[in-house]
Amino acid sequence: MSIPDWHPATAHTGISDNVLLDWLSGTGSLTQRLKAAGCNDFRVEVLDEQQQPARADEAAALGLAEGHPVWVREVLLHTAGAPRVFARTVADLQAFNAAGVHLENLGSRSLGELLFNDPRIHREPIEISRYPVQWLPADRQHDGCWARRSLFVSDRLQLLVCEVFLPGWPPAA
Ligand SMILES: C=C(O[C@@H]1C=C(C(=O)O)C=C[C@H]1O)C(=O)O
Repeated sequence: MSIPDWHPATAHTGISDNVLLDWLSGTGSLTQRLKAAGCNDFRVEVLDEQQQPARADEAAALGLAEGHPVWVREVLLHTAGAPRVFARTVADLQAFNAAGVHLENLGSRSLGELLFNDPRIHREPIEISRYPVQWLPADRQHDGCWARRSLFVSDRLQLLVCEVFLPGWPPAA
């Protein structure tokens, strides 16, 4: 059972693939970038939205105790005919309810559209790591996939968004 080893994207020396590094460290909307790469063939497949105990790495990033109840959304981002990215978003359930934000009503709309269209929300620095295979959906368990994560923060809420680049990357547009 592997665990992630999050490091600032700027400090990571283990990646020689410049295309991958560019996708991992880009601070703009991944949704927008995927749409462009896939000639606008883009969709969000929601796999799961539910309350779960925070994992240790998530709890540390969010300033919570491990096991604290968090709201989790897991999706596959499809473009150019295939799933390219697995994304897992985590937020503190109590803060979430108190803020009156209804991310649970997002459905198959992209969270990126919401996050990047709200001027009150900013993105904190990106960290990258290999992603533990056992945390990928059962039918997408590939070893050694690169992932990135960052916090999206407003005065009311913080969301931890983690994106895992699946094999077959990048899409040939
Ligand atoms: C953060 C973004 O939103 C993307 C959309 C997500 C969703 O709808 O659940 C999750 C993570 C992201 O890959 C983005 O577009 O950069």
